[in-house]
Amino acid sequence: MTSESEKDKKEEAPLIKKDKRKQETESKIDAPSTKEDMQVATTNTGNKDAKKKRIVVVSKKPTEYSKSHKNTNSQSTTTPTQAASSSSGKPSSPSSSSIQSLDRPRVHKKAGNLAGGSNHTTSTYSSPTGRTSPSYGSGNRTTTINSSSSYGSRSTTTQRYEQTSSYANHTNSHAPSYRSRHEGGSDRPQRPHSGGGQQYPRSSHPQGNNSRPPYRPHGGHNSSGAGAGGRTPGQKPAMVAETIDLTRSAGAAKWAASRGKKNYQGKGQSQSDSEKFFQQKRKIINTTQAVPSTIDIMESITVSDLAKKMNLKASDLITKLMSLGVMVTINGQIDSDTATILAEEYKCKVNVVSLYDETVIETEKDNPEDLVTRNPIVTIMGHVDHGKTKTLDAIRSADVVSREAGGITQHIGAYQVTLPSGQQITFLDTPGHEAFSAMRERGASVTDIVVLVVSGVEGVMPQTREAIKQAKEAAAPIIVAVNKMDLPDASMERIQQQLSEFELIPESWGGSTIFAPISALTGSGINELLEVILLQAEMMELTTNPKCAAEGHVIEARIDPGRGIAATVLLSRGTLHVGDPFVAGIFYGKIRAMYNDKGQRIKEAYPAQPVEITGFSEGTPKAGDPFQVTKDEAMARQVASKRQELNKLEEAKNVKKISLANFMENLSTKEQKELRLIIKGDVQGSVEALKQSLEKLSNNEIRLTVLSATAGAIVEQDVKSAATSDAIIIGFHVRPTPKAQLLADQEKVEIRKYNLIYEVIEDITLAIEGLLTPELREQVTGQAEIRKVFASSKVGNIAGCMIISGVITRKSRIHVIRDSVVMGDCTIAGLKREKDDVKEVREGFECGITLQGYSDIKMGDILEAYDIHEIKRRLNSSK
Ligand SMILES: Nc1nc2c(ncn2[C@@H]2O[C@H](COP(=O)(O)OP(=O)(O)OP(=O)(O)O)[C@@H](O)[C@H]2O)c(=O)[nH]1
Repeated sequence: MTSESEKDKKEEAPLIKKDKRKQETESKIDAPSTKEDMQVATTNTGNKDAKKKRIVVVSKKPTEYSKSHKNTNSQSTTTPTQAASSSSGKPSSPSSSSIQSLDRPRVHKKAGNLAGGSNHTTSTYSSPTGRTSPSYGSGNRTTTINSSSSYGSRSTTTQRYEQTSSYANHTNSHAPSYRSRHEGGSDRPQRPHSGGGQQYPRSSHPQGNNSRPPYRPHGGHNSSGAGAGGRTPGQKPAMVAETIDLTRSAGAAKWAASRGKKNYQGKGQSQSDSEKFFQQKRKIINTTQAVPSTIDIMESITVSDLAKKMNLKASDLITKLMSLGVMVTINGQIDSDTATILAEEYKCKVNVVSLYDETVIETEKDNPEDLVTRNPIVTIMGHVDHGKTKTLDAIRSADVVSREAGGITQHIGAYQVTLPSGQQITFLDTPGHEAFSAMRERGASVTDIVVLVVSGVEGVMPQTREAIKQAKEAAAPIIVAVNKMDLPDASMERIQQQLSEFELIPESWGGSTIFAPISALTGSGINELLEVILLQAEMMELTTNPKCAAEGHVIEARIDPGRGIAATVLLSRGTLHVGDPFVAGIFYGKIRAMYNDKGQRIKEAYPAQPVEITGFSEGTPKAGDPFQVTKDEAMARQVASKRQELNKLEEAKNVKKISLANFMENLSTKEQKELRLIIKGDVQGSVEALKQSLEKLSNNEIRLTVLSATAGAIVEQDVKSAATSDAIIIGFHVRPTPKAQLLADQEKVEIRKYNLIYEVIEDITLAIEGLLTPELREQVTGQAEIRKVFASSKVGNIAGCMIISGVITRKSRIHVIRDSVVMGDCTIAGLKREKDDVKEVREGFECGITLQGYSDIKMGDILEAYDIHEIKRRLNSSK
């Protein structure tokens, strides 16, 4: 203990002796932070004050969350030695707190995922299969822009310590043990002990030598240097220590009062000492609400909540944010990155805590001996009308099992085809890009192989290119099915030529892409197509572990009138049983019943076997949501509730980062109009597709916001949401419940019902066009030539005109044209024929015209009459 005290003493002594100026300088220098957390590059311009610091945040991967979280804590427990070394010129991570120190207001680049996350890769949900899904993208990380960290806290603490010591010598107040724990340096001035305890002699000098031994009820470690950042979980932050200071000062005042001024001064204290004491006390009171050195926040926080956490005024934070180029109101949300930078200005470190960990279900590792070959999963893509649906139909009729079962095929979003050889292929039954990208958006790379259907007549079209791009992004191999080969104009070679530009080189040309000529109409080439799919799958060596807990993805979800919520699930591994508890996206349940793609009830489902499940306890999951079986139902419930919580946070976040630049831009341009929609449909897949199609209608002037897009009937809650957010409800293949309709009538909420997707798009397009500001066009109605100008003292110059074309009316606007140049633009003040006021004068007649507020007219000028017409704008011309 003694040696430890001495060590502490040695370490702390130089710090305490530093003069205030030096301390201030030091307080800007932080202890080195964990390297992985951040890198700080310092550019020394030569001028100490002009030292600029560049802070580069290096994000953590999700899996590193727990580790990094721990690191943050341990990092804060920088020992005084480390802290001192950083100040003594050793390479450190100086992180300035001053605004000037920031080269640019923000240092994070956004990854642009659903989570609205930053470049932290952790803001994507990483499913246990290793695929990422942004659904619960709250992020899983600790952002450590090393702000005040240990050293900054330390010097602040030291400063406070000295202030305290000067009055502590005059007081007989109680010495709180908490403070002792935090400031237990051997240089510490003497301090009265708690009532009845040992009374230390008072020293006349604030920092005078005193023989009092260090007060360390909890062992020798001096944690003052670590500040709050060094506290272990559960310990009170530095802010609390400051509060204790106040207690001490109150105690000091009491003590002074009880002793009386005379008595107080009687110990050789001067009046100025007394003033000094009260000044000290004031200072301490001022620091009572000190900014804590560490705060914990979630992914986003309102300015007012952040201000509360930091013991600051929200208005101060708003001002500071403005100086950083972020415009936000008191109740506005800022994300954790912005909060981190902001807090750094006050030497406060931000720990981003996340619910994320609690939303992850650990998965079992595969034993290599458990791995077995699995069926390939295939998606059909291609341009409109190139025959995707027809191809799927032709494939389905090639299924021997369906044929045996009398051709009954349940529509469940995916189906399995069994070939005469007994081999099976799973097809996703939602051809096209929307389903594919909806799943990809949630990180579900469900497809092993993409079959690209290209019409042998039409060739490569825009959606062909889009499909190639999407397949490549998903790293799925492409098999080209050249369709409509029954038509005379179809040419395989032309298609191969066109596709070779996209690096899809046929095998016959030395490439690796399989081209299969088919006719979905006649069925020719379909069996061969299936064979090459199997060949491709064989090359891919697709394996799975059927022995572990089941996991996979939701392909489609819907409300079944008889069975409630039903979801089609495609397992990637494990075996699913009736009665298994599960989590699908943000919802949980217990498998009540399972059906295969033929509509037959089954008790078990295997990887790559599409299966429809029921037994959801609450909401409907979305296409692409991860599906996982859990240990028990309680765990499923808990994970689902955490995910919902996280989801709500994400939704509530709605972080609007308005930079000064775009704020000004918004001021100078017309405000963007917004059309809000709530979409309800029978099947989640079509609802998603509709959402995506509608959102694409947004343009610079009008934003189309889909507030929610879910499967199920239109219920009262939908109407309430629409009423509060001023939205229109779109019902696609679904109708409102009687109660919902009643409420909609009361609340004047519009519910539009549709059965065809193009009708929805057409209607919404028209609605958007109605919101577009009409274009104003001038239309010339007539021209008059000025033959003579009459000066009138009453009305100014009168133009004696001949109407040379069209008609001029009293309400016409006039361009005054001289030598083909428009000299003026005005209205008509008077129009006369002879001496009579008239409403209009037609071609070939003379008239007198006086112009409103305009008299610069000459003989030979042309007065061009025109009207302004509002032209309704079409959506495609408004982009
Ligand atoms: N002659 C001929 N016509 C075909 C063939 N395959 C499809 N068609 C026709 O092409 C048209 C479009 O076929 P679909 O299967 O609906 O095309 P799709 O790509 O699914 O179209 P979308 O669903 O609108 O994207 C239909 O009239 C089909 O009958 C084919 O092999 N030969």
